[in-house]
Amino acid sequence: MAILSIIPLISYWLLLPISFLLLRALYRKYLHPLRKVPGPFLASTTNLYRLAIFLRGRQHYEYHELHKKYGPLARLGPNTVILNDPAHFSDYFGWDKSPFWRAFRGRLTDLDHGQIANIKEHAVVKRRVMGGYSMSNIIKSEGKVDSHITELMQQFSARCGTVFDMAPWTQWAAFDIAMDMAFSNPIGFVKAGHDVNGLIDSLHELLTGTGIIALFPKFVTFMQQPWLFPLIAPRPTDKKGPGALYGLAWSQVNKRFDAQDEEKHEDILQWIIEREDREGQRLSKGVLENESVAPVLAGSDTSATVLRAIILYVATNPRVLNKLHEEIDRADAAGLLSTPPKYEEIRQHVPYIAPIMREALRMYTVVGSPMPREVPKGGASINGYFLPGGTEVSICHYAIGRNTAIFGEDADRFRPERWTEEVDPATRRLRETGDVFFSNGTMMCTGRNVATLEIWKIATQLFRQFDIEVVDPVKPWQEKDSLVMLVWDFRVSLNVRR
Ligand code: HEM
Repeated sequence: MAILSIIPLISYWLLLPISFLLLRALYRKYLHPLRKVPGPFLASTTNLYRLAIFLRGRQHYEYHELHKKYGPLARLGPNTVILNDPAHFSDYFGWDKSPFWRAFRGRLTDLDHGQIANIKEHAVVKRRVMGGYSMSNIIKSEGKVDSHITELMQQFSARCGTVFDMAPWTQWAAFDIAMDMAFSNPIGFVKAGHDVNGLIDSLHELLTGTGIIALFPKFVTFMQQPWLFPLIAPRPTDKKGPGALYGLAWSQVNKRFDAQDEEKHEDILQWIIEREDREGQRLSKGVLENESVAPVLAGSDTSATVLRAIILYVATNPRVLNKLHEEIDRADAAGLLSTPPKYEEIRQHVPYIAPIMREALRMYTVVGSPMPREVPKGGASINGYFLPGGTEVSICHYAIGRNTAIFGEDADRFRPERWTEEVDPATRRLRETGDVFFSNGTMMCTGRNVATLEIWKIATQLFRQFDIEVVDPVKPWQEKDSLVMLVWDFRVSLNVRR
C-alpha cells in the first residue's frame, strides 16, 4: 500500500527512464549475444562498472583478479570483454582500435598515426613515419640523451646520502628526453628540479578526465561535434596541458615546414619531414603537427614507469643486482664503457640489461589502460564464445604478464633469465606471444627503439654509479593506475659506488 501511494508522486519523466534502464540491463544480462561470457553481474549490465574500476585507480590489479575468477575471457561491460588467452592475441592485434580511443584526439582532422582506428588506414600513415623512429636515426641523437643523463646523474650525486623521492626525477628525465628527441625543444625539468609550469601535472589531470569520458563513446561523439569541439579542444596558446605542449612543438613544425629554418636538426620531427613515402608524398603540415607531439604524449610516462620498475626490481633483488654489477664492472675494468655508456657498448658488454628491461615490463604494468580493439564485421569465435562484430575486446598487460599459463608457475618472480634461457620451442613461442608489452602487429609501439635506448642507458649508468637503497621495499611507492601509471613517494637513498 505504501508503495502504491508513492508511485503517483514519481512523475512519468522519472519512471520512464528508470524502466528503460532496467529493461536494458535485463536485456544486456539475459538476451545480449555476450550473455554467456562469464563475468560480474554489474559488468554485463552497465559501463558504470568499468567507471568504478577506473576511479579506484587499481584497474590492472582488478582485471587480474577478474581473470583469476572468470578465466581467460571475461565480460567487462555490456559490449566489452577482456582477453587473456595467447591463442587469440594475433586475432586481437589485427583488429581496429575501438571507439574508446576517439576521446584522446586533440584535433578532429589530420590525425597522427596512433589516432587512426582503422588498421589499414593506420598502416598507410605509419609507413610514412616509421623511418623517423628507426634505430639508425635514433642513434644519431644519442648525444642529446647523454647530456640529459649527465644532468640527471649530477642531480642524484647532489642528493647522495639523503632520502628523496625518485619518482618525479624519472618523470622529468623522460619528459626532457622525449621532447628533445621529438622536436629539440625540451623544457629542462631535470635542470629545474620541478615540474615547470605544472605541465606534467596538467597533462595527468587531463588524462584522468579523458580516461573517464572515453568509457562513454556516445558522449565523446557529442563533444566532438564540429561546432562544439573547437571550444573545448587544447590550443597552442594554453599555458598548461597538451595545448602548452602543442605550442612548443608546433613552433618547430612551422619553422621547418616553411623551410625558414636552416639549422640541421637531429630529431624525430626532422626525420619524418625528410622521409618521403614510396609514392613520393610528404605528410601535410597538420599531420606533422600531431605527429610532433606523439612521442612526448606516448613516450614519457611509459618510459618513466619502466625505469622505476627496473630500479625497484633490481635494487631489491641481490642476485640480479650482483649479476648486473659484475657485467658493468668487467666492462668498466676493460675500459669498454663511456660515461654515460653508449647504446652499442651496452648491447655488447652489458647484455643483461636487455632481459632486465623485458622482465620489468612483464612484471609491472606500464600501460594501465586495457587497450580496447573492436571485433570486425562478421564476428569472431574466441574461447568457445561467439563475439559479434563491434564487440569491444580489451587486454590487460599486467594480467598477461602474471599469467602462469604463459610465463610459468614463477610468473610472480622477477627473473630476467626467462627471456634468455634455453627452453623447448613451444615454451619459447608462448613467452614471445605473451610479450605484448610494446603491443604487436601494425599498431605496435612506434617508439620502442627510443624507449630501449634511453632506458638501457639510464639504468646502466645509474647502477654503475650508485648503490640504491629502496627505503620501503614492502610498499615502495604510492601509485594510481590512470591509463598510465602515476607513481609518487618512491623513497630511495643513493650512495656513490665509484
Ligand atoms: C617502455 C616504454 C614504452 C612502452 C611499454 C610502450 C608501449 C606502447 C603500447 C602498448 C602501445 C599501444 C599499441 C597498440 O595500440 O596496440 C604504444 C603505442 C605507441 N607508442 Fe609506445 N611505449 C613506450 C615508449 C614509447 C616511446 C619512448 C615513444 C616515442 C618516442 C612511443 C611512441 C608510441 C606511439 C607513437 C604509439 C602509437 C603506435 C601506433 O598506433 O601505431 N612509445 N606504446
